[in-house]
Amino acid sequence: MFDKVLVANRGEIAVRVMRACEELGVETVAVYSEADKNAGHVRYADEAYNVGPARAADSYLDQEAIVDAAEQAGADAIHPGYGFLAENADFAALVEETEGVTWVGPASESMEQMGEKTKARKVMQAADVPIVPGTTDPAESAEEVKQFGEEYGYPVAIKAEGGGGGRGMKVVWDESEAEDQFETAKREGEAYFDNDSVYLERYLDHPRHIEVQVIADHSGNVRHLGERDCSLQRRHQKVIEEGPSPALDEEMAEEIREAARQGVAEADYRNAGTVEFLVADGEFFFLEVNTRIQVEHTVTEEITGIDIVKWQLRVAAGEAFDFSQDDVDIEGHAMEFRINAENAANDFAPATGKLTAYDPPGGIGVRMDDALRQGDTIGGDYDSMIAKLIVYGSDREECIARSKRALEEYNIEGVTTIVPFHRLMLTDEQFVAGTHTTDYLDEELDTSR
Ligand SMILES: Nc1ncc2cc(-c3cccc4ccccc34)c(N3CC[C@@H](N)C3)nc2n1
Ligand SMILES: [Ca+2]
Repeated sequence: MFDKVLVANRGEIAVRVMRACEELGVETVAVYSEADKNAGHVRYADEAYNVGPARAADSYLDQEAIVDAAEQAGADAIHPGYGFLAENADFAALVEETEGVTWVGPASESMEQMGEKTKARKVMQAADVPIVPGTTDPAESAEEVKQFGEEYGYPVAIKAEGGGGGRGMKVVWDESEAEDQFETAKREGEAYFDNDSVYLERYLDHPRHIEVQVIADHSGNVRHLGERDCSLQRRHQKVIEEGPSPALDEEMAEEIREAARQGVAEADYRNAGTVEFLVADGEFFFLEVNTRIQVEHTVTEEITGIDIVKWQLRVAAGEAFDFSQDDVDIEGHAMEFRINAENAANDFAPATGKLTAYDPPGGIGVRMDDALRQGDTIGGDYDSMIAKLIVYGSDREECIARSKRALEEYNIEGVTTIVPFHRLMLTDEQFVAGTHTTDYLDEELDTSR
């Protein structure tokens, strides 16, 4: 096991990783920007290094500054968290090439491979994992889009090879839109992802978004840790995640979990990852692989009792799993509420302020992942998510009741958050029934649509 780990992140995920380190007897190093010099993750760490000014590009994204801090501190590993450099294959390669510092994540080649969506689709196809019907090579012309539309029918999704998350997708509703949308998709691909390559997929209407947590050690053992349902999204931003999925019966859940495990085994993948699927009309289709720990990994930890971050560290240090796939038990139900400093009444506009009161909930089945205390200032330099409330219940009904109680107890003053929105969601008929799809919130909220 490592002696000292540098966490190249901030906020709740930095504290989350440091907690895993503490439990493993590993010393922790924080990096911080000027704006974060009094931040919670700096307070928590054994030592801290300033890596630059507030702007993320000059601090948390400054690869050399972070590696320098690791070398100054004598850290023998770097954990990237999520966001920032977590899926940057170049940074992973820089750390791999840095003597004496281990990258806590997949090999940079795997990150490269899964970052190119058509390569990821080819790997999954080779493992007999159903992929969204479409091409596994780039489309070269609008003519191809039209032929695809003829063969598969409309709507057609044109996707950026380097895209993913909420970005890089154009929908062609009929042939007349093919030319414009193809040109736009290529132009935006070049602009946003420095890669103008695009591929085609049949656009699935009103899908659910279900993802499977996987982790692989360096001895070829691959485990799935069950699925998470992330269908409640707003403009491609997840709002509430849960597990297991209320939309899958036991049989389909087993199938999708096994498919993810097979796909990752085929890819010679190591460390933690998430295999994303779309589910529509009783079928599931591979979408993409995320080569990082995700915000919502906590849901899986609560229903399996497995500390995923600790296993990331153990795997990176060369340890093999001490549990089999059969040892992975999924018990009960968990939900994660993203606590964003946003004003839901004002189109979720980001909010800033000083926490004049901060009283998080507690009690049985309630987990708070944050790096906050009363008196902290919430600025606008970074992502609006300031905390995560994760609730566990013996079933989905108890989880919802307990979530209502926890959200009632949660008192935050001095900055506007979406806690009131979460309280409302727990009384929403579709959400409570678990029948919502990924379009639900956008259709509900953007009545202008
Ligand atoms: N062929 C096909 N059909 C329907 C799709 C619908 C979406 C989608 C669209 C809007 C919100 C979403 C939320 C979660 C998951 C997917 C979506 C989608 N996404 C959104 C971003 C990226 N992760 C892929 N791809 C799709 N692909
Ligand atoms: Ca190295």
